[in-house]
Amino acid sequence: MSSDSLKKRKIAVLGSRSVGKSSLVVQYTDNHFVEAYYPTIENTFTKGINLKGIEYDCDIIDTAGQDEYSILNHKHAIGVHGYVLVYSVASRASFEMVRIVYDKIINFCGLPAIPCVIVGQKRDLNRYRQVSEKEGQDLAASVGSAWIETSARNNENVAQVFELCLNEIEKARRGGTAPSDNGKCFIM
Ligand SMILES: Nc1nc2c(ncn2[C@@H]2O[C@H](COP(=O)(O)OP(=O)(O)OP(=O)(O)O)[C@@H](O)[C@H]2O)c(=O)[nH]1
Repeated sequence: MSSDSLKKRKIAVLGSRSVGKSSLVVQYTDNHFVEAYYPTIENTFTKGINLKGIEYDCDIIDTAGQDEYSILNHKHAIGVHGYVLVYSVASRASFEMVRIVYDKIINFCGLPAIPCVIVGQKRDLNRYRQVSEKEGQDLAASVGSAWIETSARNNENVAQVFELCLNEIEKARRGGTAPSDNGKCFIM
């Protein structure tokens, strides 16, 4: 494998409908917030991310919202190095969906864990909060992932999401438990 391909990383953003996945990605890649709601089918964005002095060329896949009946699209697992799993702090149902989606990925990949950051989005809606910070942290601790709360509207902690995800990916690669670059996920 060339050193260039070693620095290419693919990140998939998953979660319930309308939790702000697209807003998070668009705020990060294009630096603006979209007030209107346009349901996503699928979009891929490219962005260079610098982590500890190393520049990574990242594809960020913004996916359609999932529900408990959605079947994990193989395109969102094969060749994907890390996951951003998003819920809205103002929606308990979307928080519960994170665990469901996480388990679907684990089952698909056949790995004990995946590089992942769990994101509590829309933290500006604090007065409508249905999920506490502690619940978010506890879920992340239970699956060994990173966790952060964000507001795409206020551009709060948005870049950190993707840096944390890249950090989780690199940690897994060093530990030899990362999903493979292509083909089905496996333990390296
Ligand atoms: N208050 C607030 N609203 C937000 C935030 N992020 C997104 N929204 C709003 O939430 C709605 C849905 O946002 P999207 O980014 O389209 O959500 P999505 O998860 O990509 O939706 P799907 O494509 O259906 O999966 C839009 O009206 C956004 O303006 C946020 O941080 N705070």
